Amino acid sequence: MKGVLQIKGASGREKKAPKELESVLNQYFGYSGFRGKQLEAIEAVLSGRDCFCLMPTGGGKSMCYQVPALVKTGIVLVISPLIALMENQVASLKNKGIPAEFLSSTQASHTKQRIHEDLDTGNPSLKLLYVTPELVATSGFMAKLKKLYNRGLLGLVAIDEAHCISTWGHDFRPSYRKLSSLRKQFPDIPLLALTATAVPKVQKDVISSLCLQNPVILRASFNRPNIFYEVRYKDLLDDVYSDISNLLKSSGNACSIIYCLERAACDDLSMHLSQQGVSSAAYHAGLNSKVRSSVLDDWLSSRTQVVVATVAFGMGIDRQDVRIVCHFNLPKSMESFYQESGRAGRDQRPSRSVLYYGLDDRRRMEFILRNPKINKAQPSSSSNELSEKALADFSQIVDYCESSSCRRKKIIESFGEKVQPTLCQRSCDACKHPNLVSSRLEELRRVPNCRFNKISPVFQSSVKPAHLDTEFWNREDEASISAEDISDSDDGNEVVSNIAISKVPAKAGLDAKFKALERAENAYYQGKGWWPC
Ligand SMILES: Nc1ncnc2c1ncn2[C@@H]1O[C@H](COP(=O)(O)OP(=O)(O)OP(=O)(O)O)[C@@H](O)[C@H]1O
Repeated sequence: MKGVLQIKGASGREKKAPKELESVLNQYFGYSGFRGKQLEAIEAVLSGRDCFCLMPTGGGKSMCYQVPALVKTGIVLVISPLIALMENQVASLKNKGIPAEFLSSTQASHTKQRIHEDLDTGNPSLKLLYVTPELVATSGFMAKLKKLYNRGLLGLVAIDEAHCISTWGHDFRPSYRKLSSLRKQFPDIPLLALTATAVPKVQKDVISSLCLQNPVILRASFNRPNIFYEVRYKDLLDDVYSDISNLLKSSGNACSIIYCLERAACDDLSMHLSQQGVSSAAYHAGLNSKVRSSVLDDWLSSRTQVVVATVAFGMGIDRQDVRIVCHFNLPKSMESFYQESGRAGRDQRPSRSVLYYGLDDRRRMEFILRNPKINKAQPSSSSNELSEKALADFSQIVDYCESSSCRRKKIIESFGEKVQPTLCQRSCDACKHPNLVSSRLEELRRVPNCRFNKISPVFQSSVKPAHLDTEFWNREDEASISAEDISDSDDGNEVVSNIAISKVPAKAGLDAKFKALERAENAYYQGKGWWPC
């Protein structure tokens, strides 16, 4: 084990020159220089300041607390939402000779005891301790932290995936709320909040919920220059399954993830890919944990090339060399799309994001989002507000697909970041093949969407609902459709679907509600003769 560099000084206020920090980075991690905002974040916490650090997926957030742990007096406490994530980081730190541990319910009691004994000594050997927010919320563990703090042995508290504290975030975790007491309990210990979530509202929420004091706010660019962005149009493809399997085969067995909206779609697509000779497996919450962990193991160790997954396959997936992330269905927002596609190329090497856009997928997602009953309830706003917000978020991703302008620019601008004209360098389909993308969009406009060819007599009558027009996806036309127009035309279906959903017991979960909705919706539209085609 390498000796850990111990630099004595008043807890929370240690200033290190960049050169010394660089030598720690090099000695322990083998990197020649800091990336993005890493150095600024490290210097902020070493000078005792609170810090909010926003870096994209794969940006290197963990270095912002791992390097301070090696130069700072005392222990760095890392709060992380996933045990798998903690296990991975601790294993990799131990490999580098850095004393790190995690505490969780999954550990053997003798291991926990050994860690607690170390914490109780006057001079613990640990430099990093990873815990869950649930553990921090217990009075027993808080008392232990207090003791460390009172002995001047708590150097920094890092809150990883800090967006989980926000009800506006996509991964809200109630136990994160309890972290708001940290600032009061440890008034002079720097808090470092780290996230890859780009939505400004979530950022503000994180800073105020954690009561960060005059924090240094660092935002790295959201541009992922090594990812090539592309949209393919399902309605223009003869066979979407063949298209996707050809894409995967031509990538030469590259490690890939395909996201689907529903479990059944994961099973179905994975089966098709396997039939077409692509090594793939489905992963979703409907599989038991044994199956899930063996799918994950096979994929992590390259025995399986492709995982076809719902968003259950997300945070904490620690594979750097994912070369392709496909979306087989439309994600629900630009934020989700960015997080999911961002799992490609965490090693900074060239990678691809391919989104399969389908007109039916769009209509279906809009229906789901319009229906507040199947959306996650959030305490601070009404269902209607939520539904409107969800639809507004969704319209950004629709716009991404339906536009012939630079995809990269669309993503980055959606997070409020200014974009340089030279940013893309032909690394999205719209910039690389502008004529092709424009002509595909033209073609798509002419697609007589199969549902509309089978419009029931009700809709063939005098007033055809505007959103059922074949030109419905023209943005200007659509902007003129009021919410009332849309809900009036779908009244019957909404009533039927609401009844179906209300019959599903609350504890059955979202998936059961989706299934009930799907059955009701299918029956309703089949009765009208125009769904599914
Ligand atoms: N300064 C650096 N130079 C080179 N590689 C680095 C540097 N900092 C971090 N890395 C590497 O970049 C990869 C991503 O780092 P890390 O896991 O910390 O990212 P992250 O921001 O936490 O990503 P995610 O949000 O996906 O968890 C890791 O392999 C890490 O070792």
